[in-house]
Amino acid sequence: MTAEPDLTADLLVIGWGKAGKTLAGALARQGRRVVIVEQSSRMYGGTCINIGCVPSKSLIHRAETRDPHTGPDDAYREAVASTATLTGAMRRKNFEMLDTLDSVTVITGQATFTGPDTIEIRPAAISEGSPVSAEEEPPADALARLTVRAETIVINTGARPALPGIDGLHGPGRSRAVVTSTELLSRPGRPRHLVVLGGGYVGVEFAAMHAGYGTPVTLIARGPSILAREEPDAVAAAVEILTEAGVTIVTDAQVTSVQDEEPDGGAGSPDSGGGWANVSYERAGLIETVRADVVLAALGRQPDTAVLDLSAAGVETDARGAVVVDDRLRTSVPHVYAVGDVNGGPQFTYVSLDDHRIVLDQLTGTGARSTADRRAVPSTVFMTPPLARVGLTRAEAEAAGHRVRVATRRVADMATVPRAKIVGEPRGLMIAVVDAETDLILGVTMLAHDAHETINTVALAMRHGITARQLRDEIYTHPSMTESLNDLFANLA
Ligand SMILES: Cc1cc2nc3c(=O)[nH]c(=O)nc-3n(C[C@H](O)[C@H](O)[C@H](O)COP(=O)(O)OP(=O)(O)OC[C@H]3O[C@@H](n4cnc5c(N)ncnc54)[C@H](O)[C@@H]3O)c2cc1C
Ligand SMILES: NC(=O)c1ccc[n+]([C@@H]2O[C@H](COP(=O)([O-])OP(=O)(O)OC[C@H]3O[C@@H](n4cnc5c(N)ncnc54)[C@H](O)[C@@H]3O)[C@@H](O)[C@H]2O)c1
Repeated sequence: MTAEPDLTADLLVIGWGKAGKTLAGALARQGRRVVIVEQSSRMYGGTCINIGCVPSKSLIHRAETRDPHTGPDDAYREAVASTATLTGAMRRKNFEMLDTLDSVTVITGQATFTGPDTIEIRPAAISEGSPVSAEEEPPADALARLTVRAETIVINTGARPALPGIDGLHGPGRSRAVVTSTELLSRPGRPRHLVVLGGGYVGVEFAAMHAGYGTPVTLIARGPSILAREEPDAVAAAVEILTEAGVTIVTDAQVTSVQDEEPDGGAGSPDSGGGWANVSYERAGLIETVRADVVLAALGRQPDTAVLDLSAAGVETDARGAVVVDDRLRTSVPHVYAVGDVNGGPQFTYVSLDDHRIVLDQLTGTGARSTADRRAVPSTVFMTPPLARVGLTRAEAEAAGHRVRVATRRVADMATVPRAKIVGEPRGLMIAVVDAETDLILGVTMLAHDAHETINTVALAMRHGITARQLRDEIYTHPSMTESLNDLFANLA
């Protein structure tokens, strides 16, 4: 006979991600009994507001607008402090939004499945890459366990930084200079020389951010370019901008090791890290070394399923540890769903939010909504200026069999778009790829001031079948960056 659980619920959400918290609030407001479990009191609200989008964009914004009379160390320290105030307020608000609802029970602890509809919650164990901090390590006598049974379970545990098998990145031999984005965001000290491993979103954003505070940065990418999936011309322009800002970009380089210079710590730099390290990489058959006091591992994020013991519930995972889901986000166990980064889909907050719409529709609607409904989902790399894209690159469109018309425009040449000059950011370029037969927009890339906003107009047009000619001839406010669509779509060749 199975023991009675301590708590029962209609909905159990594991992890305070974007999808799960939104779903928890929506169902609780309909009177359903909801339990939400979050492993860390520092993570109410999830990755985005605590250790992801919000703090990183706050530090980038503060770098862009920093007072030139404030020294870089002070500017950085103040930016980290005001960012912590901002995220602290958001975390409290997130906690209250659920905790004040009568039918929600918030539990702080780490969830592990004990069966298909039951979990056990324990004080969180600290492990490499986990956002749980040492201050939260449970005292030995605090190992009380709580059990919960629920009709519907939603796994929303997110992802954690991947630390591949490079010497010095993890385990007992981990260099003291190595940090994840989570650790770097909370350190008040500005690095003296930052080495970034990885040329994806986190790598480029953190390189741009730290260069913005005057820190010399070296970014090491294993491929022939950074941001490998973006339009090559836009990447070339981005590389030029990053290089001018003080980022040295090394491509085609395989990092072989990160080793502390002084095994016992050395002098290091004030509160930025634990001493100097040598980062070695192989490039064109030669081993080269670069010295850094902080080494950011930005090598992707892997679904966080390790402690869930999904096998106890019969929930299947793939080779990357992602929970396998269908297009309604159902796992291999019918009443268990997986939403957000943990299901192996695109790792964006707005995709997690859309995951919530699909599950909500399963639980309270018609069940028709699915991931197949997603079209023209845009994305932005928040460098300065931002690089945003929606849809296909030219190469992808041609590979998919489209005959294309393409416009490539430098922002500086767009005489009818004075906004960029007004704000003093005339750098960048825009590329539009259009189907020559239908005039439908296949993709747009914008490296430009406010590109993260303007791209949403293009995405909306693509989703609703608005053609390139229509966007070209629309009325936009002046002076705005959206006006660039008049110019861009008038230059298709
Ligand atoms: C530095 C950085 C910058 C980013 N910037 C952007 C951006 O600008 N725009 C954007 O759209 N996306 C950005 N992202 C990605 C975005 O943050 C994620 O895609 C998004 O937060 C994923 O949310 P989620 O719903 O999967 O869950 P998360 O928000 O990751 O929440 C998962 C929660 O589960 C908890 N948890 C894990 N295991 C357990 C367990 N066993 N028991 C209980 N709780 C558990 C975790 O502590 C965490 O709070 C960024 C990511 C990073 C790292
Ligand atoms: N602005 C945003 O929307 C935003 C910002 C930050 C992060 N994110 C999300 O978070 C995710 C994770 O970001 P990320 O930058 O860590 O991952 P990423 O997948 O964007 O980039 C990882 C980089 O590391 C490289 N890499 C991976 N394994 C390697 C290895 N063994 N050796 C050398 N290089 C290796 C890859 O080639 C790639 O360049 C992103 O994919 C994105 O979805 C979004």
